[in-house]
Amino acid sequence: MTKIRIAIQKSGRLNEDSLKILKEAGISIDNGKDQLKATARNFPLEVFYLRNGDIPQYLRDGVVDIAIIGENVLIEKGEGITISERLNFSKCKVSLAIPKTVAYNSVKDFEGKRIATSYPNTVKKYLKDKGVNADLHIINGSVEIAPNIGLADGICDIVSSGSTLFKNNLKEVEVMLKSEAVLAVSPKISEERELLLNKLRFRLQSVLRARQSKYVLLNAPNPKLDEILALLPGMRSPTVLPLAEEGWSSVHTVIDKDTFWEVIDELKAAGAEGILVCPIEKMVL
Ligand SMILES: Nc1ncnc2c1ncn2[C@@H]1O[C@H](COP(=O)(O)OP(=O)(O)OP(=O)(O)O)[C@@H](O)[C@H]1O
Ligand SMILES: O=P(O)(O)OC[C@H]1O[C@H](OP(=O)(O)OP(=O)(O)O)[C@H](O)[C@@H]1O
Ligand SMILES: [Mg+2]
Repeated sequence: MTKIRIAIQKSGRLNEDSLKILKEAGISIDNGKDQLKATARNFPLEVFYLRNGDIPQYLRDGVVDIAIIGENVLIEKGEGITISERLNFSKCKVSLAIPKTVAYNSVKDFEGKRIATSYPNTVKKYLKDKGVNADLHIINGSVEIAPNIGLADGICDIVSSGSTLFKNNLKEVEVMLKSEAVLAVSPKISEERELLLNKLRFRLQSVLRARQSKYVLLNAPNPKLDEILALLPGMRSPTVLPLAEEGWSSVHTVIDKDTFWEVIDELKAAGAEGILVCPIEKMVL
């Protein structure tokens, strides 16, 4: 039977969440630490554990069909590779930073300066678009140390909480791009494997939607029902059922997790009682 081949990061920031989302999509994979390849037990899928930075080349060559990878890596070296889903984890920025003590006006300040980075193509393009010429010093890790040891005037690297910059006495001065984990697709994927990709995407979308939502049940006094329903979105519209006690209804609906606390406050103010909030496992539209 044909299997779709997926690359995920062998170890590092993306590994755990990549396996987690596949698991939530109902795919069981043996996760032996030293394994480089594994076969899913209940989906026609083979998993290749690879370095994040090597994955674009494997996708381009068609050695793997799809991959979970940081969007920033695709921007750096992912020409010809398409993004099929944004996965809403491993969110970060790729930014330019300089020593805290150095004054900064604009990106023109990088003219003629040395910038240490693991993302040379991204920086080159960014600076070229701004008409700035700088010397790039390419290093593979611990980039933030470069200005402190006299290797560079500034850096371009990943920023998330900002604590690595802070610890190295640097400040972020330009955000070049924002990134998250994505499902990327090889330009060489076969039609047969594309059918498997569509099945997988359908499952991932259900998981992502569910992660973004909460199921809410509440009791509403009937005279307040219209006011309460007006506050609620829902997949189609909220479900309203009579309670055993006369004059009351039970209302069920789905709420976006980002607006959830505000809506709950409004519901309480409008007279809702006994509000239950439950996680949703899958959400199929
Ligand atoms: N601090 C961070 N916060 C959030 N996401 C991050 C952070 N650092 C990296 N990432 C994201 O996770 C991806 C993998 O980062 P990680 O540091 O684990 O691997 P790497 O060293 O870049 O790659 P390789 O697997 O080739 O060694 C990055 O490409 C980026 O998309
Ligand atoms: O803004 P922060 O939350 O501090 O995150 C940013 C840091 O995280 C990443 O490094 P990582 O810890 O993955 O180490 P690495 O350089 O060995 O990949 C990245 O290269 C930055 O150094
Ligand atoms: Mg890293």
